[in-house]
Amino acid sequence: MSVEQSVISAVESVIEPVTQKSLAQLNALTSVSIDQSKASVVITLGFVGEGIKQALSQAVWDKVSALDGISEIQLDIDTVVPTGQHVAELPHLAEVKQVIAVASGKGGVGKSTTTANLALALQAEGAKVGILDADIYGPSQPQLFAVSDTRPTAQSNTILPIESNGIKLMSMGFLVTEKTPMVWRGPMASGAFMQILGQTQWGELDYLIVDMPPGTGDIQLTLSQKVPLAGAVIVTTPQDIALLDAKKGIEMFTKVNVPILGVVENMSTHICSNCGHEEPIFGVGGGERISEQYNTQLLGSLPLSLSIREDADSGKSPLIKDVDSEISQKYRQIAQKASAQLWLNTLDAAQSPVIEFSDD
Ligand SMILES: Nc1ncnc2c1ncn2[C@@H]1O[C@H](COP(=O)(O)OP(=O)(O)OP(=O)(O)O)[C@@H](O)[C@H]1O
Repeated sequence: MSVEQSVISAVESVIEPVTQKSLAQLNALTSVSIDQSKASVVITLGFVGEGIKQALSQAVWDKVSALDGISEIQLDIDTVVPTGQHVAELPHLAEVKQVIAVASGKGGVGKSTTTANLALALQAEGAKVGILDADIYGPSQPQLFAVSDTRPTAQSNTILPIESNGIKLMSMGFLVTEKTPMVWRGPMASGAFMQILGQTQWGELDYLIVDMPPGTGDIQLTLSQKVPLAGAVIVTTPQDIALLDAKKGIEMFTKVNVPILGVVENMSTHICSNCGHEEPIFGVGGGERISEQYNTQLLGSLPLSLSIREDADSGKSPLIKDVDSEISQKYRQIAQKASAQLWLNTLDAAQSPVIEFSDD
């Protein structure tokens, strides 16, 4: 075997830490070249994983440096988020690569807080991100990003999203004021939503996250059919009643062929701010159980934490304060897993056999 071939098989045998698949399975090795005893290697990942690059580099280094004839390695790890399918009638989404829904069957489980923190976590992992707040019953993204008093500007026939902490933001909340909330009827709500989605100049984004209205009624079904969703993240709390509604959410997306990227279990345990005692007041293992039942994954669990609530209320996500804090790391792992799942889905789709029927 030539030195080049042995470097290729060493690199391809490395296991990528988020997907737990080899670089060969992920088809992630882009190039290898050898100049005397120096190997130059380029790996291309299809998800944002700034936080795992060091571990991946180390794993490549461990394998390649063990080979005879190699004393130096130049390693580049690139990210190219694959582009999902889009509907042609939405030209302003042309530069948006993936649209992800964040949904919950039940209200009040922390879907909007998770959306905001997931967006900021994807950004911390290296992505360009936007949020479309479609929660007609209680649009809370303006508050979560402390831009409630701001209004987006119109430019010819389009709307420029508000930008806060690097995230492009549009919300149904910008159409109403706190003093004059609007009571949306189904068709009116989905009409206004499609107008916002279609007329906002999103520009280049890796991920556009849609904060869906809670529930699984007609409005939610219409939105999940009309938006070119690449996948959905389901947020739930661990108690039975919320899990029951989360299942309805999973089933709704499955019905309209939107893949579930995974489940986020929010408020999974309570940590006492005084003594640090941890207690699973809403039960144990609920998120894990429905993930198994529906053949998806638990993306992560967040504790019921005073700081998450206070940060949400004051428009300062933990990821705005410190991208490396313990809570931020939990959201970043969720972001890595969800974006990696989108990549795996794209790889699977590319590898599926195409069955052609001939006329004769
Ligand atoms: N992990 C958590 N720990 C403590 N408080 C939380 C946590 N997640 C969310 N909250 C708080 O719970 C409340 C509801 O959260 P949020 O608005 O995100 O829920 P939601 O599911 O989007 O609600 P809605 O159904 O109204 O859209 C907020 O006050 C938020 O700050």
